[in-house]
Amino acid sequence: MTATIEARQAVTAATQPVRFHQVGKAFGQGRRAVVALDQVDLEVAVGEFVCLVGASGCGKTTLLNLVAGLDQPTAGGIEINSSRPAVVFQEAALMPWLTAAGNIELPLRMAGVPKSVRRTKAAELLELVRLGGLGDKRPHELSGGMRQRVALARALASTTDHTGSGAGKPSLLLMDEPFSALDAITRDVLQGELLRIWQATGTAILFVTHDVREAVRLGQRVVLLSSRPGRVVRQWDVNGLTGPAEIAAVDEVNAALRQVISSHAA
Ligand SMILES: Nc1ncnc2c1ncn2[C@@H]1O[C@H](COP(=O)(O)OP(=O)(O)OP(=O)(O)O)[C@@H](O)[C@H]1O
Repeated sequence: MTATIEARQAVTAATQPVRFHQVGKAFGQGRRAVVALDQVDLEVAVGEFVCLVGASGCGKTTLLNLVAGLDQPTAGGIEINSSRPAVVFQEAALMPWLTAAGNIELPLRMAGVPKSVRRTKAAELLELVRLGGLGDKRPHELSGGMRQRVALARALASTTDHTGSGAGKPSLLLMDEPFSALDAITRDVLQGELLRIWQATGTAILFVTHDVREAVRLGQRVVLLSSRPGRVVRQWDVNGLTGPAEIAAVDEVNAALRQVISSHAA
């Protein structure tokens, strides 16, 4: 049986790449305001893999955008203690005129990393995502799964320590349904690859998905958001579950998700 985390003991805040305190986010003002998030308390520990699930429109992407600094909360506060968080989206969003290696090097170039270091780093990351030897391919020459591998390598390049202000801080990857546009077999392969890469790099990951099975397979912890406005309603420790325990966890989280959706619809 899975353990529901009622009150998660905070490690010291300084060790957490991201920490939300009563975060709220509203779009617009007055009666027409859309409250996307309300009183969200959430933290991710160094190297932790956290999956976020919830009904469509409950604010998952909004939450990631706040962590990424793409938007600002309208209530509460967010502490970020990581090197620059990097986002992997559903679509790889690569620069079509750059090669795979060039795309991976881009954040390093923007961080002022010298050319020879960039080259070496890009080659290492290409090996890590099992695209060694394909660095000179352009995005249109790669499959959807390969493009997502490049996007993952680029995100790792972006969030890894460099000479800039993020040096020495823990890394944080934000992933917004990164595999949902892929076919089932490719998705399964990339889930396994992501686990391998997570273990190899020790980066913390905050991963948004609609797929509870994916969340339980990948995450150490699954966090359920309520329907809009999104709040953390329940969390499960799913670390290392396999076999019947994993299946039971999927059923339990799915039942809670269905409850959240139906209570909102009522
Ligand atoms: N820029 C914006 N302006 C106005 N409303 C917005 C904006 N961005 C998001 N919203 C609203 O905030 C709510 C949360 O959106 P968000 O995209 O974060 O949900 P989500 O959980 O990621 O959805 P999905 O699972 O369908 O991708 C939605 O009602 C959405 O319409």
